[in-house]
Amino acid sequence: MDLRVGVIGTGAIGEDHIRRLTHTVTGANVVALSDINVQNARRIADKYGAKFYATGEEVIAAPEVDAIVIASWDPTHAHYVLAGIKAGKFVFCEKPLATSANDCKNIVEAEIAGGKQLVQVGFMRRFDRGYRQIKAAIDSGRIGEVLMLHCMHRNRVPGPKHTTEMSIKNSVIHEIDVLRWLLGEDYKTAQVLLPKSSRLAEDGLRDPQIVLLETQSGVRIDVESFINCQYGYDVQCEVVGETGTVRLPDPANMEVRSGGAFSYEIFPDWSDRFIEAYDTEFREWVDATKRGIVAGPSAWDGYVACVTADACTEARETGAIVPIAIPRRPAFYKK
Ligand SMILES: NC(=O)C1=CN([C@@H]2O[C@H](COP(=O)(O)OP(=O)(O)OC[C@H]3O[C@@H](n4cnc5c(N)ncnc54)[C@H](O)[C@@H]3O)[C@@H](O)[C@H]2O)C=CC1
Ligand SMILES: O=C1[C@H](O)[C@H](O)[C@@H](O)[C@H](O)[C@H]1O
Repeated sequence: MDLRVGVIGTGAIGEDHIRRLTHTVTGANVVALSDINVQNARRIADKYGAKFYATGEEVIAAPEVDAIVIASWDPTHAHYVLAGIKAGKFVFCEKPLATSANDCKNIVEAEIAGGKQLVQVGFMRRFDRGYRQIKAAIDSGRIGEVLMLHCMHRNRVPGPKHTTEMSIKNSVIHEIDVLRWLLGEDYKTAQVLLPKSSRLAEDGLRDPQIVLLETQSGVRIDVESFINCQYGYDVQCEVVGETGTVRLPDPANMEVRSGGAFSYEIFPDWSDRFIEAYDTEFREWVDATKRGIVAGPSAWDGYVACVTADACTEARETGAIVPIAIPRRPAFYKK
């Protein structure tokens, strides 16, 4: 029996997920969708043979829907996740889980009260082949104890209405999650440095930013966030250990030799750069959901990421090195 999925938010990634659930991933199909952009949602409903509903709440309540994908704007996530939990349906929520640690905490408490894990968060870098290779190298001891990580997260241009705060809560939240997954430990402190801002930044936008994190065992991490780099979508990660280093491979892409020059194409955005990771993420989500379990990043992971992002925001605003108070993981969320 195919997993019958309802999608809330049919914008850029919402339609991309509908496409992959329809044409790439087996064992699922999109039966319902909703978006406040009604015209576009109806177009997509017709294109993929799904039923259009006027509200996300109706998608969640629809008897023909087994599981929900939330791909609407960040501030709407908590409301729909809580409604999905209340309806007893599995929920895939695009990152971030919510825009405040308190809303994430409410989701964790609701899931625990319901007695069953239902929520997975869209931290898709855990499903990327390159990051999984890095994790295998670390876990095997191939580079010794990890000492430092140097990361870059560059967007070619910012999304609409991008703010200084979103550079961390919406963008660097990927590194916050994937690095704690790579290292198997949480963070201890956060510091944020503000270099000279690009003259191309929107008025008032601080871009780039440098996030400095320290883990509980003393590993030091620097993450450059540059959301308006102009040249391409460029994500880098180097892990430095006692006896060696491991680096995220650049994705395979076209090499061009022309006019006496050689160039290597850089993807313009996340959709192509991580296409394989998204496909793996949804293949594994559909498989786990049909088995009645959450196997990917949990609501607890979403909560910890948001607590850490909040500390980074405080660090940027105060200039201080901010301690990160991560609560003890409830037994409900096994590692
Ligand atoms: N995992 C990843 O790498 C990525 C994750 N995302 C996340 O996916 C979400 C959507 O991002 P994009 O597709 O880039 O944005 P988008 O703006 O293209 O699409 C968002 C859609 O949500 C709709 N929407 C807003 N409020 C709504 C509501 N209350 N009910 C139903 N629909 C509503 C909008 O009309 C819009 O069509 C964001 O949370 C973003 O953080 C986005 C890009 C990559
Ligand atoms: O989730 C995403 C994308 O994956 C990009 O990496 C971010 O920079 C973007 O801001 C965010 O929406």
